[in-house]
Amino acid sequence: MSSVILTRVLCTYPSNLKTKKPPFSLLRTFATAAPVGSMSYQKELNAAKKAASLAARLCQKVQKAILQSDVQSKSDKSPVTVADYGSQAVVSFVLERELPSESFSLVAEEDSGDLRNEEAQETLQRITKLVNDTLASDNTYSGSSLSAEDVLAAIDSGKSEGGPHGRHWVLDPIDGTKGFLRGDQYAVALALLDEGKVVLGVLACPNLPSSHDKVGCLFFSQAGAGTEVQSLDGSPPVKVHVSAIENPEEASFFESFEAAHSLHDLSSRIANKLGVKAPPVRIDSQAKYGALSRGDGAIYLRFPHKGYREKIWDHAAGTIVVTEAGGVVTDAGGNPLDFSKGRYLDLDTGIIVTNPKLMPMLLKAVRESIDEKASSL
Ligand SMILES: Nc1ncnc2c1ncn2[C@@H]1O[C@H](COP(=O)(O)O)[C@@H](O)[C@H]1OP(=O)(O)O
Ligand SMILES: [Mg+2]
Ligand SMILES: [Mg+2]
Ligand SMILES: [Mg+2]
Repeated sequence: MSSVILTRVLCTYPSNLKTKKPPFSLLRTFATAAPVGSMSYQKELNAAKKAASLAARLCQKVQKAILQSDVQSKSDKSPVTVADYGSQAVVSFVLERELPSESFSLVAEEDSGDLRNEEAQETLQRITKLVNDTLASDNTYSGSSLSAEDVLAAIDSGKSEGGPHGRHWVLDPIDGTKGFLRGDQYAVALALLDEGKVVLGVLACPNLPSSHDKVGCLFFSQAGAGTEVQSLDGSPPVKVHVSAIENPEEASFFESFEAAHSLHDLSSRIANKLGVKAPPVRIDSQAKYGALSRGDGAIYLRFPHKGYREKIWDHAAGTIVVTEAGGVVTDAGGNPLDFSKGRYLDLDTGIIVTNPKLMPMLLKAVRESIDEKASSL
């Protein structure tokens, strides 16, 4: 990582959280045991970890050397980069290669539409090179070389609609593209749905400080087996747990860095009502779920502007990472998130995340604050 980016990362990840005694010291080391009394997805989890780690490697390379021509604008005005496409192609390739005997369905954010235009051919060549260089950096795939057409096809295997039946992978190849472009936080977020439920999740957060003064975390969870984190360069995993704070005055809360993504005035109203003393910690992407799963903060509040529809890939991996670490994720009405409805989440305004002790107080404060805001308009 360039020193410029590293400095910015450490600046934007609050020093009180960075230097706080890491929760790692409290935690027991990794056990590979399958979840008791439930199905094991160990093979799928291993494939997902490998896919997300390799995709993160591609993203890190691009973030160090992002070019003007690497960034395009999507029809909803959000940015997309060569790394978003490259990451999606790598994950799709690795999952299919590692799990050849399973039927493959992938619900992912990007599609190849814009890359098939005449003027995008140079960009497509750059993505193809990035994908091949990344695969070549892993011994298992050193013989694989994808053509531009293979890359387009790998991206487009993410067009599945998901739903309540069967197995579907859910991918955000870069969550927090705006953070990625700023040199800040972002995540590669990958989850597996089985019969409409999230059964495993992996969050690669290349700019999130990990233990032992390293940067880059890989969080992973399997239903019933807890959440673990290891550094992206492969240090041994440790179990994590959400904050046990019961007094909201001692809690700190996460929200989006981008004011366009979440109503900061509503979160501050809620925080005031709860008596939260610390200022909000604003970071991009599902890295917030990862940080919360290891107790860096106690609450995550997300209230998109009216009309915004939440997508399943923005919350599937983060949700299991937090719930398996002992946390609770609901919409503003207190309902669990339902990932079985296709590409979108169908929910009551907002998403809130905390530990089970704080949740009743938080829900009450959320309800009151929403009502107050509505009556003041
Ligand atoms: N107008 C918007 N409102 C809310 N979220 C958005 C909006 N536009 C994009 N997003 C998505 O919200 C998430 C970022 O949230 P955060 O603010 O917590 O980083 C990303 O998944 C981002 O997509 P993307 O995956 O393209 O970055
Ligand atoms: Mg996007
Ligand atoms: Mg996203
Ligand atoms: Mg994205």
